[in-house]
Amino acid sequence: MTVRFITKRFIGEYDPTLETIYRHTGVIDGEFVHFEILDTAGQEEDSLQIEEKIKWGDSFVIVYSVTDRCSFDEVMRLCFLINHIHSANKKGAPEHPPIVIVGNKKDLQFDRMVSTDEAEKLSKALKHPYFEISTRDSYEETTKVFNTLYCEMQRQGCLSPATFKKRNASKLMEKIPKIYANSTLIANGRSLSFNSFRDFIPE
Ligand SMILES: Nc1nc2c(ncn2[C@@H]2O[C@H](COP(=O)(O)OP(=O)(O)OP(=O)(O)O)[C@@H](O)[C@H]2O)c(=O)[nH]1
Repeated sequence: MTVRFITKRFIGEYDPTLETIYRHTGVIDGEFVHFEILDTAGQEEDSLQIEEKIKWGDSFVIVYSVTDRCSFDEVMRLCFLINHIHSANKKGAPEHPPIVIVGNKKDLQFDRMVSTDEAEKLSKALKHPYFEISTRDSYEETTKVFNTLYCEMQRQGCLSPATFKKRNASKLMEKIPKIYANSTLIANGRSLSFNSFRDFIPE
């Protein structure tokens, strides 16, 4: 989903263990917006690692697959974890960071295990925007998710300088490879003009 957002292309083949921070500049309502997106692989070895990654983020997209009930069951737990960790950590920022819930793979209607109705009820109860999308079929739907997240950040005042936080350069976060998606001069010598994630293996 992140790669679709920043490259406009759907790359079906990839390494699911890949964890990357993508730096990407987009345009929203005529303004340049710099995104820094940690695309997690969900392979955290312990709860401290999850906590560190959650602390790093200012806002969150929680993605499940409509074809996978277990991934949907994780949504509520992740929301609580994010809210808990951020309310314990921040001063001057809203108590709960912006979160958008996304049900992906809606094109796989015959494999669906989670109904739209059920997901909408959960998102209403948790008070977070909800989108059902197909990353495979629609670039626009993917963009809408990130644009909504940005608007939520604006609405909650998360983009004012007073709420900017100094990120701790932790060993864990430093180890995650970084990709500069818009730059032709890329720090590690790679660009995002790849056809498959096989072309693109981080150190
Ligand atoms: N049919 C379909 N397949 C998709 C869609 N989005 C992703 N996929 C496929 O689903 C797999 C996982 O895609 P990712 O976008 O990497 O999602 P992820 O959250 O990293 O998934 P996991 O690795 O399973 O945790 C890949 O094989 C993709 O090709 C979609 O909208 N429709």
